[in-house]
Amino acid sequence: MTDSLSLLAPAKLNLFLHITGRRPDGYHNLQTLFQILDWGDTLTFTPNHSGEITLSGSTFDIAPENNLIHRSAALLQEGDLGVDVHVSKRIPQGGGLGGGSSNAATTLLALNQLWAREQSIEQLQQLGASLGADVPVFVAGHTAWAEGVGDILEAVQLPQSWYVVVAPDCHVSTAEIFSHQQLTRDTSPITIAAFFEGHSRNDCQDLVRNLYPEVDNALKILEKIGSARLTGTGACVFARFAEEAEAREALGRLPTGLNAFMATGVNRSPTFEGLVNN
Ligand SMILES: C[C@@](CO)(OP(=O)(O)O)[C@H](O)COP(=O)(O)OP(=O)(O)OC[C@H]1O[C@@H](n2ccc(N)nc2=O)[C@H](O)[C@@H]1O
Ligand SMILES: Nc1ncnc2c1ncn2[C@@H]1O[C@H](COP(=O)(O)OP(=O)(O)O)[C@@H](O)[C@H]1O
Repeated sequence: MTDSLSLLAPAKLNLFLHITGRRPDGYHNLQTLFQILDWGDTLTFTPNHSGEITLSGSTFDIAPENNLIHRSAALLQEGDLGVDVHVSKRIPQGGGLGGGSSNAATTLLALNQLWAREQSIEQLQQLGASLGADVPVFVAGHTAWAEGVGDILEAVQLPQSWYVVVAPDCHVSTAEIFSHQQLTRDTSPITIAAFFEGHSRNDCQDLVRNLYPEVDNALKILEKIGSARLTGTGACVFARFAEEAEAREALGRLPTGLNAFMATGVNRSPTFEGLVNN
């Protein structure tokens, strides 16, 4: 049991985000379209029989036991199964790109294989949902339309797209935005067809840009080169392009010093390219 497995834990964008209501437990009902990207963190898993879960590489300042990689590994662990996970981070933290959730999902998928735990995708989604609202979509591994609290998923095929993403130098707390008095919480549900006709927005965007000048600034810069929008509760903002060359040219026109990157939208998560039963 010494072979290592390296997997890409991709980022996602919320192409739109409508908040359609608030549930009695305080969580919000949403409609969103999760676009998975061919860009993200790389996690390398080396299993062992020490019974220990260790993390190395870029782990931010998160205490190991709070790291979602550690927490998801612990959910699958039994007996003397152990693993060292090496983390190579690219996804900014608290950026609305789902980095933590994607790391958790990739860990569940990797260890299910390496530790021969034989859990179904549905079982892994259930385990993952206890760690974060966006874990199930990364476990399913499809670009998806989501409803409920983001747990009712329907795979969607999107036309090939390229995205320019700007990461402002700030973290937005999802809990802060969802508990804010000024958040729009009563958007009427739309159909998938209405989204494709252009009837969508991000209900958090006005509030987040008011609270975080860095986000407002990033949106203003990106609005000059395309149709700019916030992903999730932020802080990252993105613009979509139908041609790779257009996106590349737009990226090149951004002011220097801005933390920005370009990524391809994919219908299937790149994590699965490295798994046996994909
Ligand atoms: C809204 C999204 C869209 O992708 O925002 P981002 O976090 O990606 O920006 C996500 O579903 C977020 O997922 P995640 O960041 O995992 O949220 P969680 O840790 O489960 O929840 C953080 C807090 O946000 C609030 N919350 C979250 C999801 C939801 N549907 N309703 C809520 O009210 C709750 O107060 C919760 O305590
Ligand atoms: N392996 C991890 N990678 C990124 N964030 C993590 C990880 N483990 C725990 N977290 C925590 O998860 C939270 C959400 O991070 P992330 O998923 O990147 O942002 P968002 O929810 O905005 O998309 C952060 O507060 C971060 O501290």
